[in-house]
Amino acid sequence: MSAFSIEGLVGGYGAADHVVKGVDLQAAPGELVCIIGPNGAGKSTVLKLAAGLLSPKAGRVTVGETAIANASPQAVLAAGFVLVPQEKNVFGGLSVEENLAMGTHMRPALFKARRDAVFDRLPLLAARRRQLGKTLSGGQRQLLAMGIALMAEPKVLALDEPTAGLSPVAADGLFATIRGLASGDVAVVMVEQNALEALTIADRAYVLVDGRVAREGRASDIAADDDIRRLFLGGRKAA
Ligand SMILES: Nc1ncnc2c1ncn2[C@@H]1O[C@H](COP(=O)(O)OP(=O)(O)OP(=O)(O)O)[C@@H](O)[C@H]1O
Repeated sequence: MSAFSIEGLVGGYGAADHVVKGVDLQAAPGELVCIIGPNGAGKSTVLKLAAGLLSPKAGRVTVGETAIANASPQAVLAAGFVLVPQEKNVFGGLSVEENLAMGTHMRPALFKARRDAVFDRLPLLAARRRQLGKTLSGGQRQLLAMGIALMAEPKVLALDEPTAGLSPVAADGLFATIRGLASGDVAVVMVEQNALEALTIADRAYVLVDGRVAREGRASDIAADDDIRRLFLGGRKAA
């Protein structure tokens, strides 16, 4: 059974309420799925609709057996879905450790054990535990944002353009970490602008064009497809 499933998702913003025009997507436990496509295709909007930040006009979003579309933020979290937004995803005036505490602020008794588990997975955060969020580099900040999300022990971790604004070296490091997060019963669904790089670490990919899935399949197959590279990815060869 899929950890995460989107069926017939339609929605958008106010008057522009059909940005996403009927999207189906699945992610199995342990799978890393990426959503790529041209600017403005609706990739980030899919994640916002799934997370309940926007109300879908139609469709079903489930984590395991639990439907989350239009659910409250608490219900989405309880179902095991956490979205790491592209921006404003850490508290600059708080230390790394205090930021992680925000991930369990509803259940503070869980803090220490979960913090230690996050430090095991993301050791850089342990080394910088007392450093303020605003003094971290872009890549370190993204790691912290993922750490906050992991404090909730999600079954589905959704990442909205995690490498945006990072240097190629920092992006490569972050991609390697993200690859490691998709394991066991945790699925990762990642929207990425760095499409070719994302395809090298993802298991499967969805190519979104104008609010619809134009292509889906194994990431390696999509990376090797000349039409996909020419049409959406600028014709560059995958690394
Ligand atoms: N807050 C908003 N209000 C109204 N329209 C919006 C809003 N945010 C995005 N849109 C529109 O929705 C469409 C899809 O945007 P979205 O951010 O989902 O695309 P994307 O595929 O993630 O693009 P990019 O790769 O450029 O980030 C675009 O036409 C965009 O202008």
